[in-house]
Amino acid sequence: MTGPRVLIAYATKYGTTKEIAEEIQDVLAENGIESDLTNVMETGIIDSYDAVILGSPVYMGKMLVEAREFCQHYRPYLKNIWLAIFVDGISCCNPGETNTSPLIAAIRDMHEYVRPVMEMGFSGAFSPVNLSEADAQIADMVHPPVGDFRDHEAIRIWAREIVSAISKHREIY
Ligand SMILES: Cc1cc2nc3c(=O)[nH]c(=O)nc-3n(C[C@H](O)[C@H](O)[C@H](O)COP(=O)(O)O)c2cc1C
Repeated sequence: MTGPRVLIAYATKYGTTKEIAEEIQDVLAENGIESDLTNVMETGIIDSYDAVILGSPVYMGKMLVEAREFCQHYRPYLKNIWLAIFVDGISCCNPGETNTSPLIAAIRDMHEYVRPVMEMGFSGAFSPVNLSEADAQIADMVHPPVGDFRDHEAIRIWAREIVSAISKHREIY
């Protein structure tokens, strides 16, 4: 019996989300589930996969455009594949602010196209260094909290929940 074929597809501007995706891949591997990791812009045919984990940062309240296009473009396949989506951002990282609902709302915007079995919002990271000009202008206006707010234990816990969910999803074997 072979294991499930799992794709982890991420969108990213500055690498934070890619690193979260890599952490999830590591936990899957530690639990015997191998996966392919790719940027959504380099994704080819996905109908050979049993499960897809999609990750995107949230910018201006939305998932990155290439992640949204991934959902739209692959909608016919994603309807039939076990799907989990995570997003990351810093709206939950101001002092005293832990509410991830605005992050999850960015996933819900995609429900017209896809209905993930699992959804998660993680705290992300923000640095004013090396921003694109457009992002720097926005950051100047909103003064986002600066730092790496990622909760690696939370990421690993969610990844283990994925392992458990995929393992229970017997049809994909
Ligand atoms: C211009 C700009 C807009 C952002 N908008 C949001 C937002 O609406 N909500 C949020 O939670 N985080 C927002 N962020 C923070 C990013 O989502 C966060 O830094 C994320 O972890 C970056 O991931 P990446 O490095 O993979 O692109 C914004 C950051 C920038 C620079």
